[in-house]
Formats: sequence, C-alpha cells, structure tokens
Amino acid sequence: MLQNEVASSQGIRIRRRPPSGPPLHYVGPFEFRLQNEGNTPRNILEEIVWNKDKEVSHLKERKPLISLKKALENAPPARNFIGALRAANERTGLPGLIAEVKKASPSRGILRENFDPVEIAQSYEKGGAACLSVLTDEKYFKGSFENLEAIRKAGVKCPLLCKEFIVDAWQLYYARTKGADAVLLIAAVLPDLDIKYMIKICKLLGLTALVEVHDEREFDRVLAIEGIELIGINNRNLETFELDISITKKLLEGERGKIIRERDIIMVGESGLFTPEDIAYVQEAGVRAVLVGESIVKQSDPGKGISSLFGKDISI
Ligand SMILES: O=P(O)(O)OC[C@@H](O)[C@@H](O)c1c[nH]c2ccccc12
Repeated sequence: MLQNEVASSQGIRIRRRPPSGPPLHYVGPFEFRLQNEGNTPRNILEEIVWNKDKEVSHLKERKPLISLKKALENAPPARNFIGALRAANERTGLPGLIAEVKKASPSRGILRENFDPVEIAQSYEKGGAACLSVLTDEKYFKGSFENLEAIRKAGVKCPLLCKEFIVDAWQLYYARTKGADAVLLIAAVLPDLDIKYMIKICKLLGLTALVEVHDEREFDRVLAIEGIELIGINNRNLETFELDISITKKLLEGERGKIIRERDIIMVGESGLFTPEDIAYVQEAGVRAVLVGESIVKQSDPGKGISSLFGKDISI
C-alpha cells in the first residue's frame, strides 16, 4: 500500500506529500496553479507537513544521519522530562507546567515582538515551570533550532521539548544533537507504524516522546501502542484552528480515563489555557500536566504570567 493509503486507512487525513508532484505546472509562458487536483494542501496542517517534508530532505543532504550520530557523542545528556512533570505535580498539587517559548503561530500571528528566547526561558524557570517547550519551526512559528540550542547552553535546568513537526526519524537525531530532552509526535500526521518506530528510536536516544491526539480515534490508536508514557490532548484542531478545552474532558471520560489511570500514563492538557479556572477544569478532567504558550508568553514578565495563570505562585 502507498504511504497515504496506509494513513487514510487509520483515519489520518493529512497526506505526507502532494500526491502528484509539485504544485506549479509550466505551460508555455504561463504558470498557473492547478486547484483541487490533489496538489493543493487541504488545510494548514497539511501545508506545514508538505513544507517540512521538503525542508527535511534538504537538511538531510547537508547533515546525513551518519554525521548526526557522530554529533550525538558531544550532545548534552538527556534529562528526565516525565520525572520533572511528576515531581512538579506532587510538589504543588497542580498540573506540572510545560511552558512554551513561542514567538508566533499561524492562528494567532505574532505573540511577542521583543522576543529573547533565553530570557523568556529563564523567566519561566524562575516562575516555576517544570519543563519548557521550544518551537523550532521557522516558517510558520518563527522558531528555530538555534533557540533550542541557546536555551540549553544558557544552563536552563528544565528539560526541553523540541516542538517540531516530525515526519522523519532523522529529525529525532537532529533534535537530540541540539539538546532536546523530548520531542512531539502528532498522531494526526503519523501512522501507527511510524509512531512505533519513532518511539523505539526515542528510547534508544534517551528522548521522551509526547504523543499528541485530538480526537477519540487518534487516542485509541495511541493507546494501542506499547511503551507510551506521555500523551497530550491538543484542544486546538490543527486543521481548522478551532479551540475547545472541553475536548480534554471528553477524551478522558469513561473507559479511556480508566486505562490511563491503570497504566499510570501522564496526560498533558494542551492549548487554550488562560485562567486558574481553565487549569482547574483540565486537572479535574484528569491531566497531570499542561502545555501553555500564548497566555504566558504575551506577559511582559512571562514568569509572573505563570502565577496569574495558576492563581498562585508555584515557584515555591
Ligand atoms: O499557545 P497555546 O494556546 O497555549 O498552546 C500551546 C501549545 O499547546 C501549542 O503551541 C501546540 C500544541 N500542539 C502543537 C503542535 C504544533 C504546533 C503548536 C502546538
């Protein structure tokens, strides 16, 4: 079966690449775009994935896997991402915070003009974040691997999640060489076999995998994969940008919530959390960690933004 067919049999709507070549067709002196013939991305997530696929194939030429494997020898050691979340949850009685270093997003535009990633990271750490998430996609989120590397090199102790659109195992090695402790795997993009394979590589590299789901079908697929320890529920639909924090609650009700508790999987509530009431709502739903960007990165002092988000100082 072709890659896109395997994916669609699992309910994945995102195609990994344009089905029939590049979108521009040269016809005599005219260049035009053929709409709706399979070569136009159907939504923003698909556009990002197509772009990432091209970006990675170029990067791979410059830095083949063999050179990354060598660079691993000099990479800073991987730290315990889940341990940090558990410890914070036990210490505060509130969900452990993964604070996101995020300059912009396709749905919200620029979030912060004067953006100093190291300063923001240090402020988050001081404010009581357990872990940090660093956007590395340049085109859509104005992030970079330089930011990730700089934060790691500045001595920030919070474990770091490389927030990237992973479509190729090569990216796992790359993230690790840049100092990542964890990576994001998006179930809306990756078929089961890719997730299984990537989780194995993550374990080999000492990376924690945060596997992200948005609906019941994705959640059930991920629960059927062995060795899953950390699952995020994204309240934002990456295809439509629709945001609804009741998704976290809906997915954790009933049987699924029971399985999570039995297996002691840490659930992360992601996106759209702005107030202490939002935090209490997702905690009540069953999450032991939250991933927050917008509401704290926009504050002039992002560390203090954490106190407003939780309704109390969680740094002590
Ligand atoms: O800024 P917010 O609404 O607090 O969201 C943070 C984080 O959940 C969001 O950036 C995110 C979650 N999953 C993603 C996948 C790709 C890009 C971004 C994301």
